[in-house]
Amino acid sequence: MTQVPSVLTIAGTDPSGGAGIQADLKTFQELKSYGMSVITTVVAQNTTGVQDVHHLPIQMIEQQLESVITDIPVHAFKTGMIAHIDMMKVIAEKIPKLDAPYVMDPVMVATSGDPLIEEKARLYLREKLLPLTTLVTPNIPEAEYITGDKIDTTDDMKQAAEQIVVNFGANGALIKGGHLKGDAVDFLYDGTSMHTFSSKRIDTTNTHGTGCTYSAAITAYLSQGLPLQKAVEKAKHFVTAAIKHSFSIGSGNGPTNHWASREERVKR
Ligand SMILES: Nc1ncnc2c1ncn2[C@@H]1O[C@H](COP(=O)(O)OP(=O)(O)OP(=O)(O)O)[C@@H](O)[C@H]1O
Ligand SMILES: Cc1ncc(COP(=O)(O)O)c(N)n1
Repeated sequence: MTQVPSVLTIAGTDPSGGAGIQADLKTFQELKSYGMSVITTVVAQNTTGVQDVHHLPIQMIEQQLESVITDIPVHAFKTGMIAHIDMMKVIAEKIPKLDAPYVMDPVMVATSGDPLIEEKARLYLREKLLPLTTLVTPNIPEAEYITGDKIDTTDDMKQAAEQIVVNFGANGALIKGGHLKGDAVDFLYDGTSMHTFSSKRIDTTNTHGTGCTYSAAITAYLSQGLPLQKAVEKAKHFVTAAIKHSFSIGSGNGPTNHWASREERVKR
């Protein structure tokens, strides 16, 4: 009998397949962890933006979590879009039961600019959920929201990473530089030291779901027992290859390619 690490995502959906639960499950599968999902919100969206949302009832989110937790071990988990404070509260209650590394992608706004969570939920995320995380992976606008400080330079990014750990209680913070100019540089502060992950910027607008894919890859590697720094290093290679081989489909920001990175991974 084969034993595989099992990994859970708690997030919203994307019927166009580039972001949210769909991107997470594709990533888990590609990286050979057993993928499971709890849906918070059904989102009608595509490469051009968000057309509609349908939030699931709180008790349904709670029941999905219970159904997974009471049956299958969870070796690592991530959260993505959690639109309402009440959803966050039930998830926060279950986190101690999961007893596994927790990666939070603090999803607030889609690449298209559409807001994905309410203001009260942002505050709860910052005050209550952040201290429960093994790693939080904000992009620049999300890190600016969390710290309240503007980020214009790589020094500002490093400062934000440190602040999110020291002042806001996350165990680790990875600030993603996709929104700055120049190379795509991310900084990880793990509570002790700062680590840099850098790649050449790829000239593309196909970036729908890059944040989801990156955090899902980190979660998959953590479920396999890799230490944090190594998990981020390998996930950075994965997301870079997925952007490099991304699909020009749809009329907006196209999605990344989860499987074309196989060849690149084999080469290393
Ligand atoms: N054009 C690019 N070329 C190479 N790497 C990129 C590019 N854009 C983003 N990245 C990298 O992709 C990862 C995701 O970063 P980004 O800052 O785009 O996150 P995000 O804003 O949460 O993503 P999303 O677009 O899903 O909202 C990071 O490692 C970042 O450095
Ligand atoms: C359900 C869901 N979760 C997260 C994102 C963010 O991804 P992106 O910023 O790449 O659109 C999204 N669009 N939809």
